[in-house]
Amino acid sequence: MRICILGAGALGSAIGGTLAEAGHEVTLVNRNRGHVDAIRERGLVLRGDGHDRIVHLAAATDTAGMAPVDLVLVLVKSPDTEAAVSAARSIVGPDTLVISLQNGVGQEELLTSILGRRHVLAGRTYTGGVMLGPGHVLCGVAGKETIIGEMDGAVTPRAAALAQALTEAGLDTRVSAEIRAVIWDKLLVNVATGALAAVTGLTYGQLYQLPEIEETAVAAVAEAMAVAQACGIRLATSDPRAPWRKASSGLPPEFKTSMLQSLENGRRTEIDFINGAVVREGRRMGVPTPVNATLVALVKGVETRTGISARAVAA
Ligand SMILES: NC(=O)C1=CN([C@@H]2O[C@H](COP(=O)(O)OP(=O)(O)OC[C@H]3O[C@@H](n4cnc5c(N)ncnc54)[C@H](OP(=O)(O)O)[C@@H]3O)[C@@H](O)[C@H]2O)C=CC1
Ligand SMILES: CC(C)(CO)C(=O)C(=O)O
Repeated sequence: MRICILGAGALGSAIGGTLAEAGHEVTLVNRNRGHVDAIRERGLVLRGDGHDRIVHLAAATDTAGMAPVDLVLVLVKSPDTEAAVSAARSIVGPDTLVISLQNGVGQEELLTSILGRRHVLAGRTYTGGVMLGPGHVLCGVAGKETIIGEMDGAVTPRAAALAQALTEAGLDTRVSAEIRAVIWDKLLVNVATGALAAVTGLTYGQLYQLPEIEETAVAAVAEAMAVAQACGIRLATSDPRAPWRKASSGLPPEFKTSMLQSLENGRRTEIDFINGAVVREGRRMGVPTPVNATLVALVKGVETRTGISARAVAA
């Protein structure tokens, strides 16, 4: 398959590198020239199980001049989705599939509004990646699940064929007929650890040592579950501690959540798409969400203190 990873940072590079290793024709697109140049010069260095390995694949700072591909995986951070996808329209041919594996809610609706419904599948992933330096990522792909599905719940041949091809290439993927529930199941995992890791600056190894953090995480997840229930979403679990446990399972102790990585890199977080989405939906359904509202306030406070919000407004 010809695959473009749109926004190949921490996770996109890990997934793109894995698919390229299996023989797919992958292009990593990332606006950061340093990352792209390093990959072009030395290859992409993937760290897994404590060892580095090199994968040679194409990299570019944008999609200009690229021919249409079979698959686009959207992996920019959520605030960048609209601009990135709008600029990449030329690589979406008549049969191109576009899937967001981003966290949070609302991505598929945005992709559909830009590209039209027939190109868009939904997806979420439990794989992980950490940017270690230009051209160098920690790869948490092996053994972690990715789930895709049609927005209307139909199990189509195109979704089944794609899941099989991705699984054969090392990205363990299955099709779900209940993709809305899949999106919320993943949202619960991010509600559990994203904001708490971001405001404390703790790696998973450190975060999971503190009972106070665990209780706050479980309270935030319980609120999100009540909101999901009010929206008629059938979640995979009714135990609010399960998403907390799932968030870190299979990832190394030095792993940092993508929200913490955003703050460390001076980038806006996805708080409005994660805990913020819980607060918005809770308000709409009349379900109180004080813990999530507090986490939103804390992350926005850090964004303001570090000047991230001001830079985003100016941009
Ligand atoms: N990291 C992880 O382990 C996981 C992440 N996710 C989700 O995956 C998504 C990506 O996360 P992550 O990989 O951590 O994020 P990163 O910030 O590491 O990667 C995104 C990259 O896209 C680049 N980018 C932004 N806009 C454009 C554009 N228009 N054209 C080209 N490149 C662009 C960014 O550049 P710049 O640096 O300049 O902003 C950045 O380098 C998020 O939605 C996240 O929630 C899901 C599961 C796990
Ligand atoms: C890796 C994982 C699943 C949990 O932290 C994640 O989605 C993130 O960090 O954003």
